[in-house]
Amino acid sequence: ESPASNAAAGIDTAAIIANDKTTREWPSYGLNYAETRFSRLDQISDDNVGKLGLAWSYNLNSRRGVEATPLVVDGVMYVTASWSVVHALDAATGEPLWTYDPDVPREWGVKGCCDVVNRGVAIHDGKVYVGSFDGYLHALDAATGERLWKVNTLIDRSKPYTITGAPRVINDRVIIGNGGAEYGVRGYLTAYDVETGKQAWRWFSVPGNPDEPFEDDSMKKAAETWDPEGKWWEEGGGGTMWDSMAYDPELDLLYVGTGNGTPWNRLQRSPAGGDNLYLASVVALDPDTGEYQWHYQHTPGDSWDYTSTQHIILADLEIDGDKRKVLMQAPKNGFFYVIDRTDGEFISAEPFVQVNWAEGYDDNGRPIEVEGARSRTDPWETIPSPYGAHNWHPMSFNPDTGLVYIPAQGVPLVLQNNPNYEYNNTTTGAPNAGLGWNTGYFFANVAPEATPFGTLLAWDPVKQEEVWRAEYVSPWNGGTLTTAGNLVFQGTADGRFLAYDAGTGELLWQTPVGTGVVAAPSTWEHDGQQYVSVAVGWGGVYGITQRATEKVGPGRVFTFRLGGDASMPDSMVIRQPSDLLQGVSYDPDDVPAGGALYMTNCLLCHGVPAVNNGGNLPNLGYSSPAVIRNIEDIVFTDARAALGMPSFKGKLSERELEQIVAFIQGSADAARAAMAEQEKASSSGD
Ligand SMILES: O=C(O)c1cc(C(=O)O)c2c(n1)C(=O)C(=O)c1cc(C(=O)O)[nH]c1-2
Ligand SMILES: [Ca+2]
Repeated sequence: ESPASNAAAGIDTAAIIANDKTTREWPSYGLNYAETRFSRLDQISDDNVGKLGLAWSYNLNSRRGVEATPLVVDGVMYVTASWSVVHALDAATGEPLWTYDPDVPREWGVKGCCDVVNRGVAIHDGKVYVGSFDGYLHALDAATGERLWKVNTLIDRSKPYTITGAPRVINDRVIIGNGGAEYGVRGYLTAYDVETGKQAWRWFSVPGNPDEPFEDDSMKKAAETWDPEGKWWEEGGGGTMWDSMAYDPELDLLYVGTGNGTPWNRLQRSPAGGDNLYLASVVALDPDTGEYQWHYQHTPGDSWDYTSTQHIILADLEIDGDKRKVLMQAPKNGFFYVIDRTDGEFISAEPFVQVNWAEGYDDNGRPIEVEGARSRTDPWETIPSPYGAHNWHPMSFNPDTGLVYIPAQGVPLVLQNNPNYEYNNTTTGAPNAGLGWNTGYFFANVAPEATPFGTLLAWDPVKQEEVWRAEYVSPWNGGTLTTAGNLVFQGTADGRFLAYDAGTGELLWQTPVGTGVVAAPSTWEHDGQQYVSVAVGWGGVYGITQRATEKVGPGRVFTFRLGGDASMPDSMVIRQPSDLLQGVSYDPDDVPAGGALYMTNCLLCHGVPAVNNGGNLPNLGYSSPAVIRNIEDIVFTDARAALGMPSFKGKLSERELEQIVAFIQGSADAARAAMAEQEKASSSGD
């Protein structure tokens, strides 16, 4: 009998709540409804973690980002890879049980801002739910992987909506949001009946067409905080709920984090200003009806892509002598928030990294903005950048240490108001505008002052201060897991998987895993044995264009246990300086114009040629000369459609492509010259 045959039959809301007493299973994205990612399992501990070894690895056949947390129930693991493919495995052995491929049309790839990723499934009563990148919610038979039903969650399939987040199940509803606010959509969250897929409710996060009635009172209230001209409606306004949710069964409140405005630049989106509710907020809804209950807005009038879709954790903390039911969040904007989850009352907010857009928060929970932090005509560096001081990579909270473990980062970027901004126009020099990105900013060609960093922060949410940290070589490290064994687990951009002492931050164990890690680990128990699993596969918005590893493997799941002795699979070297493009003739005078066109059409997928190391999409500065010889075929036909590459026929002229090629070869030549210079300097130095 297949271990999957009866799998997941007993999983429902009561079971997820009951499991939290033992945490033997990992039945939902954040482990429990409070999304703590704190496991009570302690067989693997700070005493013995040095004996952790590989139990098995499994090849996900995935070359793009893997962001899923592996769920495990009844000895079966359910994990997703890029393009929303679901894999069910025997959790103890890694043997495949079934695979479900929703067959996302590869043309949909270009509708996503941030890689064709998926963060995992939800499980309920013998069913597995996955949201596919092209906007469907699929219900699968947990035993066989057969599809039971599929519903279209999108209100308009011509718009650039995508799904990357994991659904959550509360009672008899399965809930899913979507993304798309970089291009221009109106964000909403929808609940479906777990059995039939029939829609139960939908809540929009921003007001809609001003010529039509409001969907509910929350939209009426929100509309007062947007420019009365209704200009935002051209693009949808944004506010997409593409990742975080949490649920408090006692209060019966569903919490959801909302995204940035479209376009990013408020000057262009809502010229009269305003808070633009409910962008960049946490919102409490009635999970049964979807009715709005309250909100707290972290970034009023967001103008920096400061989403609040980042991980939400619920905990009961003692603050100033009182036990408070709190909600904790570390959104992109760089502040750590503690709010009262019963009514949204602000308790505290402190920066967990350097920030330059706000000095802090007043007692009413409003940011004190720094003069000049918004939409300037001259280039200015906003810290954090739109990559966020913390992105979707899940954090975790350990009640034993009282600490939150945050994958924090800095990815410097210089912005500049785009005065020529118009919805859907292709302003040359505006990032990926040729593909429909509409941020309302240029990425200015000015070197940022800040340096990139990636840091694991252990944060005390009561004192609102750092307790310990671990520094990494690069931003964009994995989500975290913490356990009653006094451990914190995290994978890194440079392809390692690590365990720390949760109290002190001492590094206790590490292993290479062949490629960069962005996903968060999970831990679970089977036949008396504790396992730790992590899905690896470099990608996401930062990982499309750059990486911190020299070797890569395909996306994989690694599962560890004490005494595990399986052997590590091989990975391969991707690229050396000698692979830099050479021999393409070009006119150096074409380089500047080519650079602007490159920015408009190529940058956000292919990175800066020869400067970024290349991510999970090719860096064109390392193209082979044959690719450049065939470049008209690649750019003006559907030759690469199966990989998600769109045709630029009608968007670029042959002359413009020639200028882009000049920029690519010019950049490779410049990089080669710089390396030679460096070598000369270092050899004459000794
Ligand atoms: O505005 C949106 O709708 C939206 C969606 C997504 C997504 O669905 O992945 C991301 C973002 N924004 C975003 O701003 C961002 O930094 C980001 C990173 C990632 C990722 O998976 O690495 N997704 C997203
Ligand atoms: Ca966004």
